[in-house]
Amino acid sequence: MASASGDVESSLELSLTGSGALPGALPPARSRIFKIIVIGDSNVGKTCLTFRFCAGRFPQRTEATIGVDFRERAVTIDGERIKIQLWDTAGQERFRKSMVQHYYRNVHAVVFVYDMTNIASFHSLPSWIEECKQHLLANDIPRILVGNKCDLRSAIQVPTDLAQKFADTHSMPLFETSAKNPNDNDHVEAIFMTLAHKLKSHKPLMLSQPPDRDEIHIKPEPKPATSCWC
Ligand SMILES: Nc1nc2c(ncn2[C@@H]2O[C@H](COP(=O)(O)OP(=O)(O)OP(=O)(O)O)[C@@H](O)[C@H]2O)c(=O)[nH]1
Ligand SMILES: [Mg+2]
Repeated sequence: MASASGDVESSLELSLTGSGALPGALPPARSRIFKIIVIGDSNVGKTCLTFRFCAGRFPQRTEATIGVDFRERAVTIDGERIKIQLWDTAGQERFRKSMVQHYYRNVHAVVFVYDMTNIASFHSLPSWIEECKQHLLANDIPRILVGNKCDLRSAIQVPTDLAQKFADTHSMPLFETSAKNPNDNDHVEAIFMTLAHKLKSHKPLMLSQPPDRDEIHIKPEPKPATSCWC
């Protein structure tokens, strides 16, 4: 995997307003926002993965996501300040119905997640890919496949070669990782940073787009406890 680097500046920012700015000072430059949606069956660990990347740790406990939560982290890549905005979507059909069109609007990249200890979540991947198709996602939008929970070694049901074949068929890179123990295999950090690097190099002129803040509930996240190389 290509190495990913970027300086962590801050985790979630709720507002773009410049409160506290000196009178007469120039307004801060707007940073580009990369909207990345994270999709997959319920319980595969989407909330934990996005929390790990944005808050720098594994959440103590999670509940099924209802609708969507979004988390942001500002990073600097090659001197440019970029906001990585992760849309942590609901895996349960009943909790996503009314939100699906928001997920796909102006999306820049998609992360498909399955649970390595649950073969059913792997078998659901074609239906998630189909949902993307139905929402007319452009072919050149980067997509990656993440097998989560690789820390549960004795319970693995999805062999790497099977997942790799699937990833190759759909022209996606595969990462096996753990939101809980990021020292296992690929770091969660590196996965999202690699995607951000890719977006930055592919979308040099992309404008920042504010999320649907009037429609989406924003949850604040705590700052990472440590500077984060998970
Ligand atoms: N061992 C282990 N458990 C994990 C990992 N990631 C998530 N979990 C656990 O898996 C369960 C589900 O995690 P969530 O992140 O809430 O799953 P989700 O995909 O967001 O589920 P929905 O919101 O219902 O779509 C929780 O009990 C987590 O603690 C991991 O990497 N390793
Ligand atoms: Mg969730």
